[in-house]
Amino acid sequence: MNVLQINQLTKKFGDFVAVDRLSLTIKEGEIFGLLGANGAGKSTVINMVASLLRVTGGEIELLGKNIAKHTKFAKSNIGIVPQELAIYEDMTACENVKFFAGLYGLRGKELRSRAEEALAFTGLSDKRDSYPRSFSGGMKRRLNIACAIAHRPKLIIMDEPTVGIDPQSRNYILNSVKKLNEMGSTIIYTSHYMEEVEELCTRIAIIDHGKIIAEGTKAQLKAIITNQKDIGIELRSAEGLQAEKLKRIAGVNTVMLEGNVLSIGSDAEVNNLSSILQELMASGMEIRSMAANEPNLETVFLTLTGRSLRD
Ligand SMILES: Nc1ncnc2c1ncn2[C@@H]1O[C@H](COP(=O)(O)OP(=O)(O)OP(=O)(O)O)[C@@H](O)[C@H]1O
Repeated sequence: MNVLQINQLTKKFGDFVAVDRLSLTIKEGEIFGLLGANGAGKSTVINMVASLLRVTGGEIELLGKNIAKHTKFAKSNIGIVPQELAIYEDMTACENVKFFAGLYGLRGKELRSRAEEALAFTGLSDKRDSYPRSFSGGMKRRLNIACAIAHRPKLIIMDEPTVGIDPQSRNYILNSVKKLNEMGSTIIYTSHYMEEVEELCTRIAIIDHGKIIAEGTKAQLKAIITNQKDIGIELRSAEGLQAEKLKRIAGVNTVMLEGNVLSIGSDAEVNNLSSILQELMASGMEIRSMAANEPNLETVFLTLTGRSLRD
């Protein structure tokens, strides 16, 4: 069954096209990753799915029903964990969860028991009567999740839920995503952290300039670049590196530097290693180690867009 079907979705802000005739189908039980650089259009897409933003064009169907026509149905079947924290500092943790569960349509005894359940799920039961202003960033994020899941939505959307939080809360959140999925929710997870998307998601769409430029399982996405080899070179110092010269070597497609580690994407069949090494030595680079890397989603993104996921 399709949980979500998006057809030709478009969003314009004035003349600027943030989402450009984007179509996408998400099936029941998937953890679907939307991967893209800052400003690619991820939040704009999911805010339209969550009816937080008006669409300029196109249609969104949730479980076969058009969300613009079935607003109450959509509200009770979608839970969104927005990128910006949406919790009230002057309400206790429990009051926050009840408030949002109420907005999603829960009432009475059911609302109370589901709120406790959501607090327990996010590890916040002992903080139920505390005010979020005393919480760490990670705890606030978990409360944000509790607010989005108490009404047991069929589709849970998480917009970069691990940005700016401590590693412990990050692991907690990643495990929560897996558990919520095992308990029957379909998940949309947006991130520009390639590692998280690789770990969590069953299917991934790479979005760039408001368009999907590639879509599939991890294996399918990596297969797009099987004709590519990835060379990792650790330098003692990258000072004085001339990336432009490396890019001009035959077969080299991408050159990326993170700290002192250089990643070079090259056509697999071109034997250019000695040219690369000569160029590095000519510009005074001292090589600490070298390795042939497995292509990852970052390489896929870089190959398709010519840019890195993180600026
Ligand atoms: N309200 C708005 N008015 C004008 N432009 C906007 C508005 N909201 C978003 N944009 C623009 O639309 C584009 C897509 O933004 P969006 O927030 O969807 O990207 P994103 O992929 O979620 O990025 P990030 O990872 O930084 O959250 C960006 O260029 C952004 O500046």
